[in-house]
Parts: sequence; structure tokens; C-alpha cells
Amino acid sequence: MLILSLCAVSCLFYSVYRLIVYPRYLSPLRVVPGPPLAGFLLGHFPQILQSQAGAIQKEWIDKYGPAVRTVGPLGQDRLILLRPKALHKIFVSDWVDYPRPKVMTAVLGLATGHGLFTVTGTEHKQMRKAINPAFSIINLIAQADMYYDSIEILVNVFKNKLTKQPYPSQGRVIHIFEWMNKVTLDIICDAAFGYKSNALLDPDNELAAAYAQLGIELNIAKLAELARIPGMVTFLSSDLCHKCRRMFRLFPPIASVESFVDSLYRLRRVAKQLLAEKMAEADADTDDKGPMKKDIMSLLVRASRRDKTESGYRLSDDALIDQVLTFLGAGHETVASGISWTLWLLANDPRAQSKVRDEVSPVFLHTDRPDYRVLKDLKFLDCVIMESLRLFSPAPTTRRVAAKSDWIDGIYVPKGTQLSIPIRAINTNPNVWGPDAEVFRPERWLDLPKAYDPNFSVMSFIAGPHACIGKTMSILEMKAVIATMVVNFEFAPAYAGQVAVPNSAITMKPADNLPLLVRLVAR
Ligand code: HEM
Repeated sequence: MLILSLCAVSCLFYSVYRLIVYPRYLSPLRVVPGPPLAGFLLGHFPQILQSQAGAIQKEWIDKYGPAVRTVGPLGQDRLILLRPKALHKIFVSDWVDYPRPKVMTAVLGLATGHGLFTVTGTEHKQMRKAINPAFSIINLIAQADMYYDSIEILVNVFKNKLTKQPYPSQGRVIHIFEWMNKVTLDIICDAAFGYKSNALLDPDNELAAAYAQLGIELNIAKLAELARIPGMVTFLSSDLCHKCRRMFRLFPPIASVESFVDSLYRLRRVAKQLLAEKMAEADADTDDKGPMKKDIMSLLVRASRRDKTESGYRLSDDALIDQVLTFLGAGHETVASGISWTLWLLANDPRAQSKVRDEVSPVFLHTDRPDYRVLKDLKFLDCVIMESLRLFSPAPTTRRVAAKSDWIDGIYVPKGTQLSIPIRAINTNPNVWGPDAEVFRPERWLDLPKAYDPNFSVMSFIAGPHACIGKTMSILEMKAVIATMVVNFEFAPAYAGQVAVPNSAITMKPADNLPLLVRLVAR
């Protein structure tokens, strides 16, 4: 009894210390400006959850300056940092000391396995070195043609929708994000595995259905909480968990984990089958057997065979599956959001839309499949895409944790501090981009401001060793889709007074699926 009482008193003292005394009176970060401290238990977390993705961080920066201190759940210290000096230290010079927080890697790792998102330090360096060649310009040039198989299907789907209605010339409202999500899944499946997922025409395709189901019911906050339980991530992706997944029905708040586990299982099963096929193909590959397959998995399988003998590090078969799941997870919804927001901005700026059409139309007189070099030279389209990624970054914020105590840009940051990187606020910083930083003005990319820093003024793909490996591929893919769409269709808002509705999740996608009025362009 005495021991129990002592435990209860100690717990009480510790809770008072962690939730009240430390954040309010002892934390070295209490001198950094920030919003007034909120509830003891959840801190500013509810405000972040309720706001549009990345919007509250921007509001706080506008009000309190380039370094803002907030408090997370259970009195956890958080710092929002904006200045290039801080970003350079966190992402480039001292990146190993600022890894992704455990909960972030656990959630990402659940869907993508042990891949680039979950490793850091030496293992990350080796893994990235093994994978980089698959994203080289030479491979992207070879791959670009694959994108058009899916883009052409998308164009036909839209044309069918528009012509099969009583008054085709009036156009039709189409939910753009839904279709961009399908076309980007088909493209990444083809580019990553050489696999035709056919999401555009067959929503029952195993992989397309598994992805569609993956994100529907389980919200990220619940997933993050589950991922905190030791061993849970490994368990959720195990065959055993899949066998007894119905047990989750007994716990109504997490009943949807059942379908999540099922989707994961199905994704992995397809990935394993595909890997087996690639291995067999690699075994049969000889120089005189026709063209080599150009999808990312074939390249990685061939490289892993070579590296078995040439160097110490080799991607194991399981690691190969995880990499490809990583590319599917990272390179599908992000690109779909990027394309959708670009079409939204063009729908609201008919002048820019006509200018893009005028630039791309001559190209399409010669070919329906402009290649890497041709797409690269479309300068105004490039400006439009850069401006769209600046204003509507598909990843609106990201996070890191301080693995040791150190000074960052003049602030003493204790070990364990969570660092919030406000990508949306960085991209629209008026000190760099001027008073019209929030305005869509593609031409600004032709005459960049003096304060522009190529690494830290737009952080949509972040910077340093963990920067997005798919950056060039995404921009190329966005260009191919947007050029083809704009040359075939005209886009306008679906109704008067329509506003953008970015959701508040890890990626920033249109919460309403982005309805737009689409009309055929006479060619
Ligand atoms: C417009 C599209 C995209 C955007 C905005 C985007 C953004 C990002 C961001 C912000 C990160 C860093 C996350 C962090 O560390 O906090 C990242 C990492 C990553 N992205 Fe992308 N991404 C896009 C498309 C793609 C594509 C198409 C692929 C692959 C096919 C891809 C693969 C990856 C991978 C593997 C990482 C982890 C890199 C590492 O840690 O070494 N992404 N991306």
C-alpha cells in the first residue's frame, strides 16, 4: 500500500513537473517567442490538427518571427524554424543529428517498410547510393515514354465523359483529384515495377483497390498512436496479424485497422510476386535478348546482382520490396496533388492557362509524346509548375528531432526538441518573395528575387541527403500530364465563388476532390 502511494505521488509530481513546471518555468526554449501556452495535456496540438495543412505555422511565423516555440502533447517542446541558416544545419551540415522523429518513421515505415524513409546515417548513405542510379537523368529519359501509356488513357476517359452528354460544348464538372490519383498510380506502377495497375479503367485491380482502401478509414493520428506501441509496426505488417485481423473488430475505436492490415498484406503480396518475376527476368537477361527493362525495380534487381560481387553493400530481396513500396507510397499521391493544384491555379488564371497552351500546342503538332528534352525546354510550363509547387506544396510541413543539445541559429535547442519545418511558410516568405508572395505569378521564376536561395527558398522537396529522390521525376511527370491535359482541355472553376480546400493531413490534397469545369479544346 505504502509503495503504491509512493508511486502515485511520484507520478503526480513527475506529471506536474513535465506538464506545468518544465514547459512554463524551466525549458530553455521559453525565451523564444510563440503563442501563449495552451492546455497542459495536449498543448498546441489541437490547434494544429484543426487548421489547414501548414497554415497555423505560417500564422504563428507572421506573428512571432522566424523562430517560434510551441508545446506539443505532454509538455513536449517544439520549435518552428524558417531561416536558411537553421535549415542548412538541420538538413545539410548536421543532418545526422536531426533525424526524422521515431513516430514519423514508424507511421511511414508501416506503409513502406524498411526503406529510405526509415533509415538514417550510414545505412541511409549506402541505401541511397544503391538507389540513386535508378533515378538518374539517363534512366528518366528512357522512362518518360512510359508515362504516356497512362496519360493517353486519361485523355480518352475525359473525352468520353465530355462527348457522352447532351451538350458537349458546355463542358462538364469532373473531380480532378480522383482522376489524377488514378493516373499517377498507373504511371508509378509502370515506372516502378513495369506493372499495369490500370486504376484508370479498372478500380477492382488488386493494387489499385488496396491503395484506395489503405487511406480511407484509418486516420493518421490513430495510426501514429498505434505506431508508438513497441513492436506494433512489425506486428501490423506480419502474416500473423493478417490471419487474425478480425480481432480488431472487438475494439471499435480501432476497428478500421482490420482493413488497413488487409491492404498492407495485399500490397506486399503483389510486390513479392512482381519481385519474383523481376528476379526471373534478370536471370534470363543476356545482352542479345532485346531491350533491357527500364522500370525502377528491374534496374535495382540488376544492380543488386552486380553489387553482390563488386561491393560490400547490397539491397536484400526484402529491402527491394520495401524500396518499391516506398516509391509507390511517396510518388503517387504527392504527384497527384501537385498536378491537381496546378490545374486549379490555371483554372483560376485563364491568361496563364492560354499561355501554357500556346507554348505546348506547337510541340503537339509533331508528337503526342514529347520526350524529356522537349518537356525540359517548355519554359513557361516550368514556371507554372514551380510556382504551383511553391504555393501548394504537396508536403506542407515536415518534422525532425534534435538527437543532441546544440545551438541552432542562435537558439539553444535541448536534445529531444521536436523541430517543425514549415514548408508552406518558407515557400511564401514575403522577405524572399515580396509582398505578393501568396499570389500565383509564374513569371516571377524568370526574374528571381535577390534574396532567393536555390536550396532554402522553396523547400517542397526539402534539401540535403534526405531530399526527395523523386524530384526530377515528379516535375517531368507533372509536365507530361499538364501539357497533355491543357492541349486537349480547358479548365475553369466548377462554380462561382469556389475556393481551394486543402485538407489537413501529411500530404496536402484537395479535400473536395477538386471539382473543375472541363471543356474540350478544338484541335
Ligand atoms: C510533387 C511530388 C513530390 C513531392 C512534393 C515530394 C516531397 C518530398 C519531401 C518533402 C520529402 C522529404 C520528407 C522528409 O524527409 O521529411 C521527400 C522524400 C522522399 N521522396 Fe518525395 N516528393 C514527391 C514525389 C516523389 C516521387 C515521384 C518519388 C519516387 C518515385 C518520391 C520518393 C521519395 C523518397 C524515397 C523520399 C525519401 C528520401 C530520403 O530520405 O533519402 N517522391 N519527398
